[in-house]
Parts: sequence; C-alpha cells; structure tokens
Amino acid sequence: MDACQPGRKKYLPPPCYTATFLSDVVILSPPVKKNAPQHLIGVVGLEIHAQINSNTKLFSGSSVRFSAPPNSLVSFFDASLPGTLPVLNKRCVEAAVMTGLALNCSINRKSLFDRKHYFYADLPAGYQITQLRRPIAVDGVLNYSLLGGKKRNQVIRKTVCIKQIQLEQDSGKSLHDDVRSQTLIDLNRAGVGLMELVMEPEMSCGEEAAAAVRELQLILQALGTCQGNMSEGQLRVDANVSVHRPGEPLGTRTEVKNINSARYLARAIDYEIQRQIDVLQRGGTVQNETRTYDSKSGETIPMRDKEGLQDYRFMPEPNLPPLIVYEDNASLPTGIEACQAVVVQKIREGLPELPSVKRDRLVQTYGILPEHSFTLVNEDGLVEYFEAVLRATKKEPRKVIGWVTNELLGHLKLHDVSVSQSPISPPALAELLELQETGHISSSVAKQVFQEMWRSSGKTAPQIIQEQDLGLVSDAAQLHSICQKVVDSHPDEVQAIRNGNKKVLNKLMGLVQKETKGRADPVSVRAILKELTS
Ligand SMILES: Nc1ncnc2c1ncn2[C@@H]1O[C@H](COP(=O)(O)OP(=O)(O)OP(=O)(O)O)[C@@H](O)[C@H]1O
Ligand SMILES: [Mg+2]
Ligand SMILES: [Mg+2]
Repeated sequence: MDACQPGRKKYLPPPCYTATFLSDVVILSPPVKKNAPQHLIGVVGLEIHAQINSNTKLFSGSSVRFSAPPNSLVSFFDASLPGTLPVLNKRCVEAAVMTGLALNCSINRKSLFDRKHYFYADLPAGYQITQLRRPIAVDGVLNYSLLGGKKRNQVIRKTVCIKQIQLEQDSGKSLHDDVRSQTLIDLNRAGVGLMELVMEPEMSCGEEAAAAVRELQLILQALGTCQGNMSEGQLRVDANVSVHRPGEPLGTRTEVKNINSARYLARAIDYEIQRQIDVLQRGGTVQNETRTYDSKSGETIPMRDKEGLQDYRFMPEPNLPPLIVYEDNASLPTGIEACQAVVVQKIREGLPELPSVKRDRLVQTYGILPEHSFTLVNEDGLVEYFEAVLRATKKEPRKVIGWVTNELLGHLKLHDVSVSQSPISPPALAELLELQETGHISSSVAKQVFQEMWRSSGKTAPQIIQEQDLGLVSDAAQLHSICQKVVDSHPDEVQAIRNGNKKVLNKLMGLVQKETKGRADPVSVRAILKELTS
C-alpha cells in the first residue's frame, strides 16, 4: 500500500504504518514514503470507559450483572431517591489504583469527586459523580506493539501517554421503542463503577488506535479490573479525531461514539480522518461535534452539536470526602487498620505479569517467533495451555507451538470454543506429540489422530492409534513389498527417475503413503524406493 494520499477514498496514514488485521493481531507494513509537509494527517485521542469488575456498584450495594431483568438491580441511591447518600466501594478504588500502576501512572494520594450535570432520562440525579479536579491516577503510559515488516514478523513498539484515569458512575440505559413511540429506562447499569481513561492525542490512524485498545483490553483482563468485552459494553471507546498539517496547531476535533469493536474503531477513525480531509480540501470547516459510527454503511454520522452542550456546571460533590489512599502500612494514621484502607504498596506487590512482559518472556524462554507470542497472549488461557503441554513432553517448544497455534487454535475458532473448554487437554496433546516424537506415528497420522481425539473427546492417542491400526509401519519386508507394488505399477515414473528426474521419487513416496494411510516410515521408504529405481 502507498503512503497517505489526501483525496483518496480510504485514508492511509502517513507517519505510521499501513496495516491489515490478521485474526486479532494488527499487522503493519513499514512506512513507504515520508509524507510531504503540506499533507493533512490524522490525530487521534481516545477516551475509554472501562466497567470495573466488581460485584457491587461504585456508591451502593446493588449487584452488578449483565443481562439481569430490567430494573432488578437498583437501590434507592441508584434511583436518586431523596435522603440517600453515596458510600464508596473500596474494590472499585483498588481496581483503579491497580490499573493506574499497570499503566505507569502516578497515583494521587488524595483525589476528589465532582458532580457533572446533564439532563438525560437514564441519569435520575441529573448529574454524574466523576473526578474532574483531581482524578485518582495521572500521567501514565500505554506501551503497545504492532507487527510489521515485509514478513510481518517485526515488532514495532509504540507508546501513547495516558493523561488521567478517573473514577465515575455509569448511567442507566434508555431503550427506544419505535413501535409505541416511547422510551423505557433500565437503571440496572446506573451507578456501576467506571474508570475513564483519557489518552493524549498522539495516535495517527485507526490501526494504531485499535492496537492500543487491544493491548489495554489484555492488560485489564490480566489485572482482572475489567472484563473488557466490547460487545457487552464493558469497554466503550470514544474516538476524538482531527486533522492538521505537521508542525501546525491541532485541528478541530470530532468525537465518534458508540464503537463496539476494535475493528470498527479502526474503520470509524480512518473514515473520519478522510472525511475531515475532504471537508477541508473543499474549502469547508470541521465542526466540533459528536458523531456516531454506522457499521452497516461504514460511515460516521452527526449525533448532536457538541458546542451547545458543553456547560456541565461542575461542582464539588458535597456528600463525599476526599478519597485518600496510602503508600504503605507505615503511612497509615493511627486508628486506621490496613484492611480498611487502600494501600498502594500492597496493590503494586500483587500486580500480575502484564501481556508485554509475558510475550517477551515467551520469546526468550522458548525461542518461539514474536508473532506466535502475540497469538498465544491474545487468546485467553492459551499461554497456560502451551506451557502445560511443554511440561508434559520432551518435544521442543518450537515444534509444539505450531500444534497449539494452528491445530488447536484452528479447531477452537472453528467450533467457537474457549481454551478452557477444549476437548483435548494439554497432557492428552503432549501424549500425542510424544508418540510422534518417538517415531511411533508419522506427522500426517498425528494430525489425523488429533482430529479423532477432538471428535471422540476422551479417547487417548494410544487408544485411537491401536483401534485404527495407525502405528508407523517400519517392518522392512512389509515396506519393501508395498514399494515394489508401487514401482511395478508406475513404469513411466520409474523411467523418469532413471533418466535423472529425481523429483518424481516424491510422487512414488506419496503413493506408498497413500497405500499405508500415512503410516510408512518415510526414511525407510525413501531408501527402498531409491534402491528399486536405481
Ligand atoms: N485536536 C484533537 N484531535 C484529536 N483528539 C483530541 C484533540 N484534542 C483533544 N483530543 C482528545 O480528546 C479527548 C478529550 O477528553 P476529555 O475527557 O478531556 O474531554 P471531553 O471529551 O470534552 O469530555 P467528555 O468526558 O465529556 O467527553 C482526549 O482523549 C484527547 O486526547
Ligand atoms: Mg472524557
Ligand atoms: Mg469526550
């Protein structure tokens, strides 16, 4: 693909890398040409709302559950009945601190809550409690990687700064019933804890944004602070997009909302960048507005004018004291027990292995390719599966990886099954690979046995090999007679080999394997065929 050319239909980013998606991994090719300075380029800043993985809401004891009957998880506080007061959920604070630490943020020892007013049917209080003046975490960095290069195996490392992470309440949901022209309100989601992550405008195209979101999703899942399922709304991304000429001030941004997958995010951003370039090139101006992405048409459409709606009448939340977190147990004031407080040091010590560290470790420890480390880490539970197979077999990691990322993952995707539901357990796969490694079965038979193990779920590799008589035929007399039969019935091929066309030997080898259903020992067969055709 060429570098960015304003005026083209699909926007191709100039300063970064052109890209395509391969399964969940974003694959980029290197930049082709340096962009001419007069060209307009895209600027992207993301705001991400991550639903905190907690059993109860941010300020009330109501349960949090996706797809519960409407209005079944609503306390008096969530419905904003007079006289009710917020009680901060410690688990939500810990989740925000943990997320901040994983994203290299500074954790504010004291943060504040504010009211942000807007009037919407699914926000019964008429305001949302958020953190405007002093959020819980600030000044972080998200490191993410892309695969690029000609062979798409070069890891390109990128960074985007995180301005802040703030704790805030989710709103309820409005359900529009067009038939009866009415709007129904479900308050189950009202008051669920959110972390809003605000990124600096430092990305330049849809693919970069999608890769950053994918990395964030993996980090949140590794931490357990958010389940990160975009289609269930646990991770909601708003893309702020503008265009400008390099070296000049940033252009007016539009904000694209309602994007529910990483793929759509990339498409929406690239569409929006190209739309703005087209507007400016026609002599128009970009409006500061909120737009929505229509996945059917692939276009962004205006939702409402942002300018008129921006007065949120922020004010300090009077019913909540400042939120204080402590560095370590030694800094706890007298009278406050460690179990009552949020202690940063304790959370830091409990941080799990993050995806980027995991990928580097896999490449270094097992000598696998970087793209394989992406595939492993992208699939929940696949790293653990791979390592469990390795523990149970002497086969080299580099030979096992293909089985896990091709055979196993291929079957899992085809049947829409998660790793934990795989009918073939790691020890069962290890047993199969061990039989191949020790020369009991050929590699093509191993694949056959794998499929049979998947289908029969429960039968072991040795059982299947015995029942179907799939063991490697290495009996010299038996192999000799099969080879002789093939040679006798293919005189033209034998003549071709004798005339010097050695490649034809492979055809005869294939015929012997067909005869033995892939069970013949290839080394012996080659030797016998050479002898018979010499
Ligand atoms: N010129 C620009 N082009 C692209 N993105 C921008 C530009 N200026 C700011 N941004 C991005 O816009 C976002 C602003 O988010 P922020 O939460 O601070 O304000 P907001 O969008 O006005 O508030 P709200 O939370 O109500 O949507 C950030 O992600 C930032 O990176
Ligand atoms: Mg915001
Ligand atoms: Mg915004």
